[in-house]
Amino acid sequence: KIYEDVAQLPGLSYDFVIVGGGTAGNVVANRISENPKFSVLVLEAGVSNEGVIDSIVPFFVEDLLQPNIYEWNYTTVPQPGLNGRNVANPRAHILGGCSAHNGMVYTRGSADDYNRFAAVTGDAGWSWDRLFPYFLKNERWTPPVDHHDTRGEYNPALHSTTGINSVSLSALNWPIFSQHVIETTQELPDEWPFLLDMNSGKPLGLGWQQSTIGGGMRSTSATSYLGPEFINRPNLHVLLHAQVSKLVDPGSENGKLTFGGVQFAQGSGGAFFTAKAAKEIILSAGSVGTVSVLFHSGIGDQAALTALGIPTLLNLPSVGQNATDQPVFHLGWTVNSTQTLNAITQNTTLFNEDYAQWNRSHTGPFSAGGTTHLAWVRLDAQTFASNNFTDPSAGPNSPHIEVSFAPGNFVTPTSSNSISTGIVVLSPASRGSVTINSSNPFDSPVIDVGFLESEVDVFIGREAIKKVLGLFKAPTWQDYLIAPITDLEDMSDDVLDEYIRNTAVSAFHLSGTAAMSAENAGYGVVDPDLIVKGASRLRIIDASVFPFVTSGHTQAPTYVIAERGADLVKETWK
Ligand SMILES: Cc1cc2nc3c(=O)[nH]c(=O)nc-3n(C[C@H](O)[C@H](O)[C@H](O)COP(=O)(O)OP(=O)(O)OC[C@H]3O[C@@H](n4cnc5c(N)ncnc54)[C@H](O)[C@@H]3O)c2cc1C
Repeated sequence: KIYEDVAQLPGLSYDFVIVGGGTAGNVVANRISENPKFSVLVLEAGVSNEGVIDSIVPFFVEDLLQPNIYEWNYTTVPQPGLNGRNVANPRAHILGGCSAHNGMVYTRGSADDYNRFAAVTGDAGWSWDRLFPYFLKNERWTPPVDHHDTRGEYNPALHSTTGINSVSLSALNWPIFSQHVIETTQELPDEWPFLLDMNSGKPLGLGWQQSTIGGGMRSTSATSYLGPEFINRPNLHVLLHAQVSKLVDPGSENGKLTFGGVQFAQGSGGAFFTAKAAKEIILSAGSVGTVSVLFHSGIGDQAALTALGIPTLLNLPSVGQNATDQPVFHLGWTVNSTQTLNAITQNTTLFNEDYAQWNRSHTGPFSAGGTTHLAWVRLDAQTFASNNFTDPSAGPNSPHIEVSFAPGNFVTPTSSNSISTGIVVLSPASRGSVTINSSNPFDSPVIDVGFLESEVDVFIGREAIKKVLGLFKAPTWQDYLIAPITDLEDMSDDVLDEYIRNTAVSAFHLSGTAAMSAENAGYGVVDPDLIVKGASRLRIIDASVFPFVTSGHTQAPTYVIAERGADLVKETWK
């Protein structure tokens, strides 16, 4: 059951307390509460997702990104690599976490990504082959809302129709644009080969986007893992508006630090309560929230904690380090077509018609987000070697660059019909940190994503621009494109670099701030079984444990880490 007020909670003693009802937290809550003997409490700082129309209608995703109550409204510190700009780093403040406000893109990443997880942790359980069944446990493949023939748009052998969270191809909302994108793969098959399915473990090529959408509505960890068939379990309680400030009641078990519970308040300045956890506390508060709770509980770099007057219970200098996010920047063109997103957003009549269609049948343009296709590009090894760079990717089947295609322009305001591509540097070498500068747990942490501090990241971005400019030279685009919004044709490398540094923003894939490492590694925050190093009965299950960001979007990897993480918990307490 979901509660809004602590006074309504039947009690404050549970077997498991999960901090954060986000993407990962709700998976873990669902899976642990499959055992009716385990009582589970989820404490979520944010608001209910119930009836939040911007989180239900896929097309309204952009509205969620404005500062609002569904957001923690974080911004990074000024980024030297972005010529001193600071950029928004949204994190969800709503049940379902980022799955309830993200771009819904469903990409698993490459097999190499997970094989690298396995290699650095020394645990083959994190390899692609061993995780693959968890992707299937998570995914419920769903037909697109227009029920068009999807043969040739994905590979059914890679998908599951029996998992929990809906994934689908979109309806064919933008046929003219889509035709040009697909014809590119026929006209330039060497540079831009067609890719039947980007979730095979070898994402190289250009294909149709898959999204966490079912029946024309966003599918989130709240709508799926806490769906009606689960949330009525008597042993599963969720409390909203409950921000955990710190772990409390420290103790020791076999020489390891333990905590008896967590302290939380329903809103800053409200009374504090303690929820007790007889078996485990699981931190699933995301790459920012989890780190913040650790620091305020005295787990982190001793010198930094002492400087803030926080007594250190566990000196773990890696907490908050290794923060990794992917920079994205955009290229746009005005086009000779009215079949664009701009045509809808700038025409009230059309907007109202399309919204009415969605309300009637959950079909039409509002049943999907803005992007239609994604391309995944790998630079050859020689390119890195001849420029004295080390290849930062996970392996030979991993892309360095993602190019997303949208029949609209999200970034540069233009009243004309336009299209755009988003270019993502997928495996950045740059690292940042999430730290705190106050002993008040309700103050915002300090987020530094370290964007473009490593020259190789700028180099990859620059190579990507050249490739994308080449893509739009394919014959199919010639009568369709009118002009670039910013003309980068034949520009020097310096000009391209400045374009990247002046326009890149976050792809919102912050991860790695409480990274897993091998059992005996001298760095890292959690062991391969996701238990905090030096602690007992305290686990972290969310995107903060990624040792490296995956070469794609991060929600499917987070789901899969949560599915396996839940199994690790169940294994401990079986
Ligand atoms: C705007 C945006 C767009 C994105 N688009 C995509 C996309 O299209 N595809 C994709 O694959 N990935 C996307 N991502 C990334 C992906 O959604 C995240 O990496 C992933 O969902 C993170 O999951 P998580 O469980 O680690 O954290 P979250 O889902 O953020 O969950 C953390 C939860 O903990 C709560 N919390 C935090 N602190 C506390 C506390 N102290 N006490 C109690 N509760 C707390 C938060 O409110 C939140 O609900 C996007 C992310 C963002 C922000």
